[in-house]
Amino acid sequence: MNILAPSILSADFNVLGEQIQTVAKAGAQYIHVDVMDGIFVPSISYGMPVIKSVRKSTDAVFDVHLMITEPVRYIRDFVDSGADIITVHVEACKDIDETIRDIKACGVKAAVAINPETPVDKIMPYLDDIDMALVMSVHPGFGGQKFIPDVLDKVRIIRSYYRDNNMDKDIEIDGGINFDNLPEVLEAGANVIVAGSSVYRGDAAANTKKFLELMR
Ligand SMILES: O=C(CO)[C@@H](O)[C@H](O)COP(=O)(O)O
Repeated sequence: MNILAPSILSADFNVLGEQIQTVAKAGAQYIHVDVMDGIFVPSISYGMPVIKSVRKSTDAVFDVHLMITEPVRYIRDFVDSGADIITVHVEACKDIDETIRDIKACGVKAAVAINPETPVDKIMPYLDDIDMALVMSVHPGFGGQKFIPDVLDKVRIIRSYYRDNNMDKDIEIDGGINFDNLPEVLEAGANVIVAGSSVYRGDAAANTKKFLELMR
């Protein structure tokens, strides 16, 4: 199943709850929440109190993407704030196995992300254990960047691995996705589409519906 995950990083924070409701009512299944610590990535975004507050605005799945160093320190806090899926970066964890175990022990889905410059081999050992692989298609840290098409090879390799092993798992792609590059992204095998600026720039409800239409 194809899933749209609008990234709130590009939303209007002054009316964040309403912005989330707009895309959820238009059919977005996930709400993508980018947490940045200013260390793993150059920028700082928002954390637990904001997530806890906007959690009340919708029943949609909260897909929390932790761009933070050693996220294992905060798994329980993000689950208590309302995360349904927690993604950690392969580049940010000393012990990925332990981090995945901790996420699952909290009763939520576990995902692992890789940055554009990280070789796909770094995520392969964890594919069996995780619920979703996230392939970054921009350098993490900011919304509105240009899509890096080379990362589609990683999506193809991961999708082949899942197909060859009869695993119907999710592959999420994040960064620079728009109406023009969406077809090649789906064709490569990604099925969870994160889109920030392409959703929230202009009419968020109409953009959400257009994405979902193209993803059918
Ligand atoms: O994690 C990130 C950026 O670090 C992304 O989730 C972006 O927020 C997606 O926004 P667009 O590239 O679609 O504007």
